Amino acid sequence: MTLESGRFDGRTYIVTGGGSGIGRAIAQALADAGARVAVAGRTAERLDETVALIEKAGGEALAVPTDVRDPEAVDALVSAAAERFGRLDGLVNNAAGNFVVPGIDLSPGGWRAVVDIVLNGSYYCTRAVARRLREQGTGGSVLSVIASYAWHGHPGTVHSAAAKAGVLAMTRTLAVELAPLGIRLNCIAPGPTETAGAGAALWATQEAREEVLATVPAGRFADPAEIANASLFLLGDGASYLTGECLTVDGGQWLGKQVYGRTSA
Ligand SMILES: CCCCC/C=C/C(=O)SCCNC(=O)CCNC(=O)[C@H](O)C(C)(C)COP(=O)(O)OP(=O)(O)OC[C@H]1O[C@@H](n2cnc3c(N)ncnc32)[C@H](O)[C@@H]1OP(=O)(O)O
Ligand SMILES: NC(=O)C1=CN([C@@H]2O[C@H](COP(=O)(O)OP(=O)(O)OC[C@H]3O[C@@H](n4cnc5c(N)ncnc54)[C@H](OP(=O)(O)O)[C@@H]3O)[C@@H](O)[C@H]2O)C=CC1
Repeated sequence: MTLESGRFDGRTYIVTGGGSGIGRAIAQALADAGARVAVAGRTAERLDETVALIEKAGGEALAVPTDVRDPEAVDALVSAAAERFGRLDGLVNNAAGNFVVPGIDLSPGGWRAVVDIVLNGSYYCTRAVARRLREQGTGGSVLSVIASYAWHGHPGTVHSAAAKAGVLAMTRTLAVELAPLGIRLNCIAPGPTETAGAGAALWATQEAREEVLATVPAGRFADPAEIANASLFLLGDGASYLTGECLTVDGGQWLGKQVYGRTSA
């Protein structure tokens, strides 16, 4: 199952939140396509597991424990990846935090935690990687994992919706600024995807899972590999003239609001 993503032989990508879920699936897919991958996140053991999976499959990977909220740690991550693999070709901003709480009850600390990880972390990583690419004089590509509530909003996740909207605006802005350097930036907006992190944060009970499923016209959760497959298309040469865009991969969820009750087949 591949889109027109091409091979990634000899290229190097950083994947934040690469120790679990969608980030791990993207890291594995990149490695399967020939890339070297540096995975970053706060929990070293999870990153080590991703590296072990990639190496077992014959790929090359590096674990760099990093909190993306710390700009100095992010600079060190970029240096570590470039030093180990000799060059950089891109970045996947995938790290995130989330929990459901009415905005009126959210504490300043809760707002800051999510906005710092999702928006500030994505900016620090993008800035550090773009500087490295400019230094190399090579161009490259950045993919940020957002969610469709970046544009339609979503009650219960005001911190995440606002932060993802910020990442979309960052992507569109920097796509224009960095195009002359050959750096492309795009977003992907997955629909509900079967991962332990999202399950715990957003649909922890069977009832909540069923409520979510009822909103998806395709009638199922995405597999992380389906998000990874579309991510490789956006990162790779098949998308060489595509920048500042967002690809929604959600089984029709956000378009599927039905005013007259269920009218689907
Ligand atoms: C179509 C479907 C769309 C879905 C789109 C998006 C999905 C996802 O993003 S799934 C990703 C889910 N994965 C995770 O959330 C994993 C990482 N998460 C975390 O690490 C934590 O949940 C974190 C975001 C809270 C950050 O951890 P940490 O920095 O350790 O933060 P603290 O535990 O110290 O808490 C900081 C701050 O946040 C308040 N808080 C934490 N949890 C909740 C909660 N469930 N409800 C309300 N408030 C919460 C906590 O109280 C702290 O605030 P202060 O007390 O004001 O300091
Ligand atoms: N699953 C879904 O239904 C959807 C997911 N998404 C997006 O997909 C992406 C992946 O989510 P998913 O795989 O489901 O969830 P996970 O919880 O598995 O992934 C989140 C990752 O982010 C890492 N992370 C969290 N905070 C930090 C931090 N401060 N610094 C570095 N890394 C951090 C976590 O690792 P650690 O805790 O070890 O740091 C974890 O590996 C996220 O951007 C999410 O918003 C979007 C739409 C739907």
